[in-house]
Amino acid sequence: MPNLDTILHQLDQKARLDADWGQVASYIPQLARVDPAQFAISVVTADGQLHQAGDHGVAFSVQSITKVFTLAIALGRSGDQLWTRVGREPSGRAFNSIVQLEQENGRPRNPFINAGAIVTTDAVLGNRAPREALAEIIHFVRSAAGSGDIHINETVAASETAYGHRNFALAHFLAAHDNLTNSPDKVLGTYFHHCAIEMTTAQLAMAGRFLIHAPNMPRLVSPRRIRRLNAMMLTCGHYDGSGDFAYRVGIPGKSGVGGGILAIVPHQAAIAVWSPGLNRYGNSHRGTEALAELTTRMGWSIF
Ligand SMILES: NC(=O)CC[C@H](N)C(=O)O
Repeated sequence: MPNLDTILHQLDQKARLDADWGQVASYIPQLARVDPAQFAISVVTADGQLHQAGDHGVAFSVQSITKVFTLAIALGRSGDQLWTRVGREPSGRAFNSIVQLEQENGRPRNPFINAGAIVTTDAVLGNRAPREALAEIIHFVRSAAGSGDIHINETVAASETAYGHRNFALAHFLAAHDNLTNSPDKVLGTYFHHCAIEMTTAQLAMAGRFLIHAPNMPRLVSPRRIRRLNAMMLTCGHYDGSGDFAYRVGIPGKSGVGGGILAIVPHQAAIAVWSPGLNRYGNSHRGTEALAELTTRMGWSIF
C-alpha cells in the first residue's frame, strides 16, 4: 500500500512548483482578492485518521460545496417531492447558465447548478425566517465536521449580493415559473450566506465523513441517501466539467468557486482539497490535478 502521508506531501510540493495556478473567480470581488498560489489537502480515512499537507489550517470560502449539505437537508425536509421541482441530470452547461432554465420552463437540471441550489435553498427555508434556515445549515455542517468553529463570512455574502445579478435573474425566472415559495430576495439572501461558509480543508474533509458510508462515521442521513448524494456528486458535482472529473479522478466530488473540492472514496475516505485558481469549468485547477494523481496512486478510482 502506498504511503498516504508521503503522497500528500509530494502533491503539496508539486503544486508549489507549478507555474500555472489557474484564475481566481473574478465575479465575486471578495474572492477575486484571494492569492491563487495556495494549496491544501486533507484526507480522513474510514478508520478516522486525518492525513494532510499544505495550508490545511487556512479557512476558505466553500461556496457551492455547501450545495451538498443543503441538498441533504432539503431531501430530509421534502423527501422525493423535491424532485418535482429540480431534476437529476447533468446540465452540460456552466454553473450559472440562464438559457437552459428558460428552455426547460423553470425546472433546473440538477441541485448543484446555481438555479437548482436556489430551489433547494427555498425548500430548506420552507416558511421559516432565513436566520432559522441558516442556523439549521450551520448546525448540520458543524455536526458533520465535529467542530463548532465554522462560520459564515458576512463580507463575502455582502460582496456576492452586491454583484449577484445572474443569480437574481435565475431566481426571478424560477419565481416566474412558480418554482419558488419564498421571494427571490429572501431565498438569495439565504443562498449567498450559506455559500459564504468558510472552512479549512481539515474541517471540510471531516464534514464529508457522513458521505463515506463506513462504520463509526457520523450518521446524518440514511445509507440509501448517502448513495444518492454520491451519485449526484459524480454526475453533476463539477458542472460541465463533471465528465472530465469522472474520467480523470474517478470518484464523486463537489467543487466550489472558492477553489475547494470535497471528494468521496466510497467506504474508504473523504478528501478536501483547496487551491483558489480555477480551470475553464470554474473548478479548482491545482485541486483537480492533485486529486487525479492521488486517486491514481492510491488505487481509489471507483471504476
Ligand atoms: N460554483 C460556485 O461555487 C458558485 C457559487 C456562488 N455563490 C454563485 O452563486 O455564483
